[in-house]
Amino acid sequence: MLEVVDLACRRGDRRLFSAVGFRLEPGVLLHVRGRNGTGKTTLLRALCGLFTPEQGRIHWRGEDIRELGDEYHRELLFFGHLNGIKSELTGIENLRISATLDGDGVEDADLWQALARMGLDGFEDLPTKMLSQGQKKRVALARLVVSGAPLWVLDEPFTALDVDAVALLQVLIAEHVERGGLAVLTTHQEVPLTSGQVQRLDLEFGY
Ligand SMILES: Nc1ncnc2c1ncn2[C@@H]1O[C@H](COP(=O)(O)OP(=O)(O)OP(=O)(O)O)[C@@H](O)[C@H]1O
Repeated sequence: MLEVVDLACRRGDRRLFSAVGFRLEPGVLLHVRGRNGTGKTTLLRALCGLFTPEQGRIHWRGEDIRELGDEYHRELLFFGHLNGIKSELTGIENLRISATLDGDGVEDADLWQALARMGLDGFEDLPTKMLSQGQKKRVALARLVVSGAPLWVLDEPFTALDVDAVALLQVLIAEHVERGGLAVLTTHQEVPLTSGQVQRLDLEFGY
């Protein structure tokens, strides 16, 4: 369970938001909404321990994430704006590295299968600099197929994806939530996210 209490974040001399709080139970997705610049990415980075909030507490399974450290990071998958793909490496090499860093003990056959599921059959062995933007994003998203992390934090995961890839990502998120995972995501697109339970958090200027 993820619990956020009275969170406030500041960038420079500007307060982005304050008094943000929520509890997220297994099998529930939180959709963080708000206009450009309201602080959605900042909030997601704070949830991952990548940005220090001005005030407030973030607890995972009842313990402060700062105290949990790597124990928390092993249970977390963060998918940020930058897809983290190394352009000199192939799709399969990229996925092998990210799965290893995520701590997922995945067989090589599963990695190939994950890329195939992402529609990258025949492209696995190409340096990713030879792939389109959408294909690179598909390589990055293959992490979700092999991830065993209970908490997914996804920042604008739908951008640059075509209609088929959007549908596939919707399925991956829905499967994760339906098997008891937690997800926090931002998206400006109007897409149904899961047939399971969805909570919404609206960030506003001057919150
Ligand atoms: N590295 C930074 N240094 C200083 N200020 C920053 C930095 N990154 C973001 N900001 C400020 O913080 C505010 C919130 O940014 P953030 O990326 O969290 O917004 P967002 O809601 O995710 O926006 P978008 O919908 O455009 O992705 C922005 O208005 C910006 O001015």
